[in-house]
This record gives sequence, structure tokens and C-alpha cells, in this order.
Amino acid sequence: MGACQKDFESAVNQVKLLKKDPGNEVKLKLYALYKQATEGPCNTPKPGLFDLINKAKWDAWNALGNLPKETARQNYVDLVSGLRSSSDSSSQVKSEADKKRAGYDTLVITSEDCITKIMLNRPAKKNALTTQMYREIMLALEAASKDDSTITVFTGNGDYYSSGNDLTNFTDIPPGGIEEKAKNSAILLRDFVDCFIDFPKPLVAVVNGPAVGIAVTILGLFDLVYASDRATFHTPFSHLGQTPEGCSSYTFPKIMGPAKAVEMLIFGKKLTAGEAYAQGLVTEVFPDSTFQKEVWTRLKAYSKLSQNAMHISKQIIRNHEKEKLHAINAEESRILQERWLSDECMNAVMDFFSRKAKL
Ligand SMILES: CCCCC/C=C/C(=O)SCCNC(=O)CCNC(=O)[C@H](O)C(C)(C)COP(=O)(O)OP(=O)(O)OC[C@H]1O[C@@H](n2cnc3c(N)ncnc32)[C@H](O)[C@@H]1OP(=O)(O)O
Repeated sequence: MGACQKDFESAVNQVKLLKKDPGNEVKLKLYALYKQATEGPCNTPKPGLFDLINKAKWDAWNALGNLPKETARQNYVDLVSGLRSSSDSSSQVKSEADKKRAGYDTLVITSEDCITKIMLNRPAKKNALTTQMYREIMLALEAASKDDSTITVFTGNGDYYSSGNDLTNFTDIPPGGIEEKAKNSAILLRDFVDCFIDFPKPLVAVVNGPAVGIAVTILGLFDLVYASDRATFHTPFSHLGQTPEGCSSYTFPKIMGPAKAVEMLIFGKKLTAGEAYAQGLVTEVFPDSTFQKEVWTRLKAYSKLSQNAMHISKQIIRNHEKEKLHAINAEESRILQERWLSDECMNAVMDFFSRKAKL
């Protein structure tokens, strides 16, 4: 039997009470079904190419074609019911996670054996970094700098380490328009990278899989980079109409020499883990089959070394460059703010989403 109007209205109200954001894809489905159920087939004009959000909504609604209102209503009710049960079970999982570290939606943070582990936790999106995630990472670094761990480790959940900046960050345009968006993003980027420059304890990247964009550049500010032989390192900035960040315009030429840095940062050459090791970006590469075991055994041994000696040594090694790194970070962020407003950059982001739409 089809869903009655009462069931439908109740489902509409339940959506507002969901504990967990169901994600953009589901929200688009809900939007489309709601419009179909209440107004029938889409017959409004298609929004312009640059009006990304309204265009995505229109596409989702239009894709429902002539689906009858009653079926749309029923599908909406079924979708909400599925969301409610998964949200109930995920809150049980969450209470487990709460035992670890509460307050983070996009990261899993654990402290064990004097090691604080910050795990990027959006595996379905290849751990792409949303605005919320940048902010949570900054909070996590602040907390880790003060906790009683000796070493802080970054890693990714799933098959990727991280696919870099989440390109949907560019589609959420505030009332002040794209200029305001670019300005806010540049401030966020600068603050984010500053946290890595200033981080006082040994910082280790456990690169479990491919890394892209800012997830690669920032590695130049880490103290150890351990990589699985499945990992790759890719900075496709010119493909995206963008320019280097994370202080890589300085750290990469210093680490690997200008010629190799140019291949990566200007021409977007993707490195294997072995190549990244040969060029000094990676400390050591491990076979994927034994990666976790070998790396964590090593880190546990390191974490027992004298805490103060390690922290003071890091200061001696890093402090004399801090001022320079902050200035470079400010300059890279300023240049990117301009780049984000360029047609080249906007077209590249739209290309990414239109490629997706064809899949
Ligand atoms: C505010 C500070 C800004 C700092 C500036 C930072 C700059 C950068 O980091 S530049 C680099 C940006 N990253 C990219 O350009 C990568 C884009 N993604 C890809 O090219 C591919 O997704 C891939 C190569 C990383 C993986 O390809 P594949 O194995 O084919 O998997 P899918 O493409 O199907 O990905 C699964 C799922 O995840 C979504 N996704 C992955 N990466 C991103 C991303 N960076 N931004 C947004 N979404 C991403 C992808 O769209 C898929 O989503 P669904 O289709 O909804 O499943």
C-alpha cells in the first residue's frame, strides 16, 4: 500500500530530527523526491552553469522524469525510514567511538602507548578534506600538543590516505559571493598550515594509500613519513588552475631539489612511494601486506624515548625556519585566494563534477 499524506508529512519532520548529516547525495535524493511528491515532474528552467548547487538540485529532480507523485511520496518515506535505522545503529557505534575521543565527526582520534593517532575518517570520499575536517584537524592538533603523548600520528581510514581538498568546498558559496568564499578559504588554509608549522611534538604521517594535493604538500612539514608501497603522491595543481600550498613552494625544492619539485608542483607528476622515497619526501616504504604491523611496532618503540629530549630536538631542528615558513604560508594562501577566482580554477572544479555526473 502507498504511503499516505500523514506518513509523508511525518517523514518530512523526521528528516529535520536526523542526528547525522546524511551527506549531499542523499540530501539531493530527498530534495528531488519531495519536489516530485509535492509539485510533480520538474518543469522549472534549468539553472545556469555556475549556479552549481541549484543545478545539482534541478538535475536530481529532473532525473525523476514522470514518476507519479504517490510513488515519489512512498520512496521518500522509505528513504527516511532507512536513514533513521542507520542513524540509530550508527549512534551505537558512536558510543564506542565516544570512548576514544568525543567531539569529532570526521576524524577518529585515539591515544595509546604515548601515541596520539589522528585518523581521517571519510573513506567513502577518499578522505577528501571538508571545511569541517580542516577545523577538526586544527582542534585535534591543539589537543595533541597538550596531551601526554610523545608522538602524534596522521593516517587515513580506507584505501586512501587523502584525496586532498574536498572540491565541494568550492560549491558552498556564502551570501558575499565567491570573493567572500575565496577570502574565507585563504584564511582557513593559512590557519590550517600554521598549525603544522607550529606543532611542537614529532609528527608522523602513516601514508596508507594514495595522497593528493594538500595531503601531499603538508608532508614537507612532518618529521617522519612512512608509506605503504600502494601509496602515490600527486599534486595536480596546474590541472586544477591552482598553485602550491602547505609551504611546498619552499619545502619541496629544499627536500628534493628544484628540478624534481617542479615536476611535481608545476607539471603534476604523480610519484610512486618508491620515487617519493628516492626524492626524500618519504622516510621509508613498507610492503602493504606488513605496513601496519611494521610501522606501529616501530612507532611504539620510538614513543618510549625521552619525551623532553625529542621535543627539544624538534625545536632545534625546526625553529630557525618557523618565521620563514609562516611568511611563505601567508604568501601561498594570498596567491591561491586569487587563483580560486580564476576561470581556470572554476572550470576545473566543474569538470570534476560533470565527469562524475556522466558516471
Ligand atoms: C580550504 C583549503 C584549500 C587548500 C587547497 C588544497 C588543494 C588540493 O588539495 S588540490 C587536490 C584536490 N583533489 C583532487 O583534485 C582529487 C579529486 N578526486 C579525484 O580525482 C578522484 O576522486 C580520485 C583520483 C581521488 C579517486 O578516484 P576513484 O578511485 O575513481 O574514486 P571516486 O572518484 O569514485 O571517489 C569516490 C567518491 O569520493 C569523491 N571524492 C574523492 N575525492 C574527492 C575530492 N577531492 N573532492 C570531492 N569529492 C571527492 C568522489 O567524488 C566520489 O564521490 P561519489 O561519486 O559521491 O561516490
